[in-house]
Amino acid sequence: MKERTFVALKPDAVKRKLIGKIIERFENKGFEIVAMKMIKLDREMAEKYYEEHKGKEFYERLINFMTSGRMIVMVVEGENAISVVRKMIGKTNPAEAEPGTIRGDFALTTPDNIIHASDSKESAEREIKLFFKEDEIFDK
Ligand SMILES: Nc1ncnc2c1ncn2[C@@H]1O[C@H](COP(=O)(O)OP(=O)(O)OP(=O)(O)O)[C@@H](O)[C@H]1O
Repeated sequence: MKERTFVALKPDAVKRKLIGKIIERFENKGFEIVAMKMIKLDREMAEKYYEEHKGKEFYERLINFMTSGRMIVMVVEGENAISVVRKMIGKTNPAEAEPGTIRGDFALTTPDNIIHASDSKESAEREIKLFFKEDEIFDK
């Protein structure tokens, strides 16, 4: 089933100049990038985005990291995009992510684990809406 997922290249990916290498993997796999832009999260947006982690031991570090620099956000489209992209990015903790996955190949620690991708249809819809207006997403 053709579907859309939301992907963010986190501040460490931009700082380390990995944007091209990561996008290349999605294009090589056969996905279409139907929306993309550069953003910088402010504290309010980061807190809204990571609401579920409020109160956790790593929350402050996570918010500081996510607001530390610019990011790339995109909408990736293709067959089973949500589950396939999650597989391609690898486990949340890069030390446990398999080699061959994006986190397995490019990261070693959290919260600076390079990339985020939606983990369900509901979160994909929510996250795409949070970052893109309808007319910023292109079908053709
Ligand atoms: N134990 C931890 N210590 C530090 N940072 C963490 C830890 N666990 C998660 N994080 C950070 O919070 C983010 C969100 O965690 P979550 O458990 O939702 O994982 P995820 O769904 O793989 O991540 P993301 O939402 O970024 O794709 C992680 O990607 C990572 O940057």
